[in-house]
Amino acid sequence: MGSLTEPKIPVVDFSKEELKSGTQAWLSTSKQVCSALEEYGCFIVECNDISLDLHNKIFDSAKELYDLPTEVKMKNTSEYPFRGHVARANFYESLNIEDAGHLESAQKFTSLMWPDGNARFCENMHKIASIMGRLNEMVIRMVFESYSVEKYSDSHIGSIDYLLRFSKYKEAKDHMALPIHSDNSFSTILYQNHVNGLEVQLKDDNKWTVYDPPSRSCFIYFAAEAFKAWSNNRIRPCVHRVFMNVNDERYTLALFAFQKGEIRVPDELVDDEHPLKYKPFNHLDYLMTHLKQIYASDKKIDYPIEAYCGI
Ligand SMILES: O=C(O)CCC(=O)C(=O)O
Ligand SMILES: [Fe+2]
Repeated sequence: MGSLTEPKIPVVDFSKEELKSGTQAWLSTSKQVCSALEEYGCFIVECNDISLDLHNKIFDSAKELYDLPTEVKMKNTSEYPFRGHVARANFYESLNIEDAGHLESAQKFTSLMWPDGNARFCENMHKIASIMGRLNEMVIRMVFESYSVEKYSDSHIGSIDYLLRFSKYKEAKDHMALPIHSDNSFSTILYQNHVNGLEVQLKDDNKWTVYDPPSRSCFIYFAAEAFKAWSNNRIRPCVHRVFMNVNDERYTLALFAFQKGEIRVPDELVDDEHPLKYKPFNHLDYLMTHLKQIYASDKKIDYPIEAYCGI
């Protein structure tokens, strides 16, 4: 007989003071992280890095950004489709900041939006991006160590190209605001205001679980398509969507991690039980091919990594 309880998004506690590489806390947290990503493709990160005051400041800054005139927001452009400034059917808008790991990118974006300066915005944005980047890098180290391939952690982390996306979902009850997809990044970490809407698929059963963060100091971590390929299918990419259920404005910040250059399955992750499933691939080429397809078809489509470099 199957279980009557529905699966829940695992919650992993990153707030322990002794969470340092090599400690018992680190090892047990790594185990939880790895099994959550293998089984569900996502988990909730509970940390104590965000006070209520910082939470409010971040989303006040996000609102201030979206309240700028459209012609100002449109100055944020990109060579990639669906980056820069994106507005869809008057209910979804996003602003994307490339190379978001560096303070200079926050400064450049801020002076593009506010030529007279906005130090508060720049500081808040850089603070949250740094917290999210640090968490992502801890997760990468934990997973690489769990698979005994920690010798690749430093070069992997050194080649991450971060994209920070501010999204705004207008009040639109009972509305599919972002269609079903898994991300084309390696991993994504997301922070939201008080309005829920993100739903994840924890199993291949078409059931949806709402992401309802237990506190303001929580993030959700998604494994994405490139993580699945790197792990030779051990890690499950998280399928998700945004369905708006309330008449309130939803703001989110997502930090997408891409790899500059080539991704290849570590030799250590190939054996009789796990024959090689992916050719080495260039992550940014995969991304560009995917985005061009979406652009051409004018709707969000899935482009699983198998279609690009599967064996
Ligand atoms: O804003 C959200 O909750 C999800 C955003 C998302 O899935 C994306 O931008 O790929
Ligand atoms: Fe997504």
